Amino acid sequence: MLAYFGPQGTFTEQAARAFSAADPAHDDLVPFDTVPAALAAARRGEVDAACVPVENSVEGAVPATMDALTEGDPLVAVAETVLDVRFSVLVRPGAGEPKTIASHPHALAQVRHWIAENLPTATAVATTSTAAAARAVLAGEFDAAVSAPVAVRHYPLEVLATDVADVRDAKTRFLLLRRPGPLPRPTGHDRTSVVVTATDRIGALSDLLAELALRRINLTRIESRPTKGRLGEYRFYIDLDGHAAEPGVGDALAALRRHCPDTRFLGSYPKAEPVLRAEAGARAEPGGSPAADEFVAAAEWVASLREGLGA
Ligand SMILES: O=C(O)C(=O)Cc1ccccc1
Repeated sequence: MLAYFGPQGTFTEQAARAFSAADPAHDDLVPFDTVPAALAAARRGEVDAACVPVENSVEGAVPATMDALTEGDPLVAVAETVLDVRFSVLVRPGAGEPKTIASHPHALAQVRHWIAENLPTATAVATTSTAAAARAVLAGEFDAAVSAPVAVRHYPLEVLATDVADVRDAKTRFLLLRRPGPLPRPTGHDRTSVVVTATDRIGALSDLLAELALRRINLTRIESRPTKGRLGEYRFYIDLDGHAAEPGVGDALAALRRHCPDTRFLGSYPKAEPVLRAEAGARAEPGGSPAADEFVAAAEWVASLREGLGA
């Protein structure tokens, strides 16, 4: 069973369907009304995994996901998928000009200009998800919903507009998370996610990032969120190229953990996007990502020194 951030008809449901198509073990999809609720079901073991949105190319990180990943028992990502995001505007059949338009904050942020131009008198209202907005329109609470195109299959609403987006080619990345267990096998095109808390001192963050740079590990994303403990104290969410099973990445994770004892591992999993030629080239070049062999050979050399077998 796979939990997803629902209700039925969210973008996250589409992402969950992509995960379940790739792995027949996930054929039973269960909607939860919030990201923390979907993750809590995975933590309790009620479902095998949970699918949640993590970031959007226009609006950035999904704060509910970031917070829910660091609060509570650990969960690790085992897969990611990226969806194109285009919106439909749904209304009750025969309704007049909408005075209120509801959606998930990430959706509203991506159609702000469209609303200003096409429904200038409408007030935007935030709902928990795009599909919750469609439901609320059906219930008469709001006049229009900014929804995923599939929502109209679940809710008997009329399509006022399709393909609505202020920014073309917007994409959202989703993670499939489960309780810690064996890691997915390295594919050579993986991502590792980790959360660290940098202490309040000069160079703290730079020291952490230096551990990656020293090992020629590419940082693909860094986001900060307050720890909620003290003003000025932050958690850093770091995505990097490579898999924890690779010696260089393992070495870097150990170094981060030395700097920051509450480092939380959020998984190593195959990257969704295709390998770009430039990236493939960079990996092969000297100074690109670390050659695993170099790390293994160096570790074996030290092991031989310790045993008095080398110099
Ligand atoms: O509300 C949804 O449908 C979601 O899955 C979250 C979301 C919102 C806006 C863009 C992409 C995902």
